[in-house]
Amino acid sequence: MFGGGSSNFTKNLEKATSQLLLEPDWNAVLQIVDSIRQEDVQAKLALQAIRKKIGNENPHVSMFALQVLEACVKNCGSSFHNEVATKEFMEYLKDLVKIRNDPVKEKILELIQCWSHAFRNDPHYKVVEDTFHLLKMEGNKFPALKEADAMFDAEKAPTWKDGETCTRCRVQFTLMQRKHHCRNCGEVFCGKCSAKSSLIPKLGFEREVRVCDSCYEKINKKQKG
Ligand SMILES: O=P(O)(O)O[C@@H]1[C@H](O)[C@H](OP(=O)(O)O)[C@@H](O)[C@H](O)[C@H]1O
Ligand SMILES: [Zn+2]
Ligand SMILES: [Zn+2]
Repeated sequence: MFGGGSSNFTKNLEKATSQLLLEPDWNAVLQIVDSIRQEDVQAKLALQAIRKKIGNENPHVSMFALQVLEACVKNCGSSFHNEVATKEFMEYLKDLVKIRNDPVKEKILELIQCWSHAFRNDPHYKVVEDTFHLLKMEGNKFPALKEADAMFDAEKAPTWKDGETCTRCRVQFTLMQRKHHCRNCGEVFCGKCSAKSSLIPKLGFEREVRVCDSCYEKINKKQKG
């Protein structure tokens, strides 16, 4: 099902959704996000594989898969949003809410509420908001919207830009001068201009990720201020 580079994706998805995990394997989750961003694997195929894991009857596997889904929606940009915000996938989640118990049911409701908020300005993804209202009308109880989720806004989910020179210092990328991406703005930088890392609450990772110097200032100044 998967070609070369994206067998990495499969390996990391197995790791990130292993029933032996006691807590999320954030490294594997980050690798999954990167492989979708770098288009090592198509968003469509990636979602199909994640969906299979969500459907696993072991609630641990299903929960870890939902956390992978959450990280991908928050970090993989519109190519992934286009696969999630479809009638077909929303129907699938709606049906799961009917047949699964907590915590899987609760997590799905939390995600649909979060995405309905995040996609509120984008008519493209109206099916998500419609699903949220339908589930509400069916009497489902939604958890309070988490502050980090409220900060997540689909338009700002950083879609990685590409380029042959550093966005900040304009140095040309070569074999020795590697290209890197800032997880917060999605711009491309040299190692020197993206040497810092930071937590980015809105992106849902519970570990520091590479950010460019100006995003580092923005994120940490805000938190200091
Ligand atoms: O090192 P390479 O084989 O060139 O691959 C680069 C790394 O994977 C970078 O990850 P990083 O941003 O976490 O460094 C990524 O941002 C670039 O797009 C890739 O080209
Ligand atoms: Zn630079
Ligand atoms: Zn940045």
